[in-house]
Amino acid sequence: MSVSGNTDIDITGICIDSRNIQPGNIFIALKGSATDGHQFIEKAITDGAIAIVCEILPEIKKPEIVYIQVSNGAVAAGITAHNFYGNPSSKVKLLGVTGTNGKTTVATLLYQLFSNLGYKCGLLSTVQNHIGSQVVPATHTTPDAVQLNQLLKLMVDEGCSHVFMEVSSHAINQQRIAGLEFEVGIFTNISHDHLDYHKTFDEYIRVKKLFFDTLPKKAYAITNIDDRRGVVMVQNTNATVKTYSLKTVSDFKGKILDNGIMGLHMVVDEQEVHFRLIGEFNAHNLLAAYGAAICLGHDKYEVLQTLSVLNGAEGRFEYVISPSEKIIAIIDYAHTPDALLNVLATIRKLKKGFEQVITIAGCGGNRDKTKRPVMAEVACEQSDKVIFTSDNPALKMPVKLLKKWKLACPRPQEENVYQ
Ligand SMILES: CC(=O)N[C@H]1[C@@H](OP(=O)(O)OP(=O)(O)OC[C@H]2O[C@@H](n3ccc(=O)[nH]c3=O)[C@H](O)[C@@H]2O)O[C@H](CO)[C@@H](O)[C@@H]1O[C@H](C)C(=O)N[C@@H](C)C(=O)N[C@H](CCC(=O)O)C(=O)O
Ligand SMILES: Nc1ncnc2c1ncn2[C@@H]1O[C@H](COP(=O)(O)OP(=O)(O)OP(=O)(O)O)[C@@H](O)[C@H]1O
Repeated sequence: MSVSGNTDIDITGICIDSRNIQPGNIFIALKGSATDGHQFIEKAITDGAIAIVCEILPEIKKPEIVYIQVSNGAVAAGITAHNFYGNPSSKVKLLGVTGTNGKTTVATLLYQLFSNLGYKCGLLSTVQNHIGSQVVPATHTTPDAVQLNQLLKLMVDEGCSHVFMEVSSHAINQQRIAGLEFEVGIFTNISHDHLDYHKTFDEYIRVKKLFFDTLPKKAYAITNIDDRRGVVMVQNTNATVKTYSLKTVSDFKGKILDNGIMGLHMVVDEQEVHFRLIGEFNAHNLLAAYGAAICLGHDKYEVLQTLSVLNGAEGRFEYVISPSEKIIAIIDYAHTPDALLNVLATIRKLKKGFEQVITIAGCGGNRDKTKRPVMAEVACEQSDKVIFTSDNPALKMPVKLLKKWKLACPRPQEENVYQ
């Protein structure tokens, strides 16, 4: 690292996007997938940045500006944000959940569990963020390093003792979690997803594993050993490894006795429990949440009793039963072949007495295209009827094409802008 300029200055905030600079900010130039933040250093200074963190120094430096050259801008952003906001992750018990499916469910279960146990908690998830009981909309599964540390500080200020967060593979790769002090890391599972971003499955596994490789010694790494990659995930971690399984000997062992529309009947660590959640994958999610609570020193019976009354996350196997009880609508966020298969296989197992399974499914546009035919195959194999929708096209369609097809512009949204 090299520093030039007068460092005795007051910084008003950290910014990684020149479009949002406020006077007195420090601007961190990040290399991205679409553009390079280094191109916007001049603009950031014009708009009021007084310090610049960058990997490559500009050719002409302004004498009144502090320049900090670093070898990795993304790591610097994480560490700078963590320091600027007073190391908030060290003031709470921070638990991170990673995996292709189940992150939202497990993080939400933990949030509900610890809130019901009487703690003030924070939640960072795809569906929404919670600062105690206050709800803040979520833009990402894992926010960027600055927003993330800002939210963690708000949680600390609000008196939260525990924070549960989803850790996406994008976030690990882009160092959004750099500098955070996790007490527990949980692995749910890994399957075909996000190959538009990671390119190969091996690379996707490597990135997920980095989360566990960087956990500190005093932390716990809790892994699902029913997943083929469950052991590999934690093989290089310094943290204490704990395992959970429905099939084999493990630290947190579960067995399903009955899996019906009214919930799961299980044995968890020799204790029989009825849960409201449905489906084998939720048995794994419940075991993950249970294991984390036990690692944090909580009483087994209290934890199981509390988990047994939880409903889980919004849009994750939520169900509505018609008054005649002849139609059950299940709303589920499954958006990978594996998740869809899990959901439909679960429904088929619960199907007793129902005539047909009708699936309505779609795939978001402008993302991983390779999973679409696989998902279609799964939907057709597992259902009596399938209705495919276009879901969210999420593409930037050229205006001339829009005109040609006489398409109206939908309400512009960040994720769905037709230009
Ligand atoms: C592919 C991806 O993850 N992209 C993220 C990435 O954007 P990027 O690399 O494309 O950035 P870029 O546009 O090239 O710009 C590079 C840098 O220049 C800066 N810039 C850019 C333009 C400008 O005028 N001025 C300026 O300073 C940008 O702020 C950025 O710091 O860095 C941005 C800032 O942190 C993120 O907002 C952005 O998330 C986009 C919006 C996104 O959709 N990400 C998704 C795929 C994502 O992260 N998803 C995961 C969950 C996945 C899942 O499990 O489903 C998530 O954690 O949410
Ligand atoms: N442990 C699991 N194993 C497999 N599938 C699961 C599991 N938990 C949930 N699912 C299925 O995957 C879908 C996504 O679940 P959830 O939102 O909890 O995962 P996620 O990892 O947060 O996904 P995303 O980050 O994309 O939101 C659910 O709707 C459900 O169908």
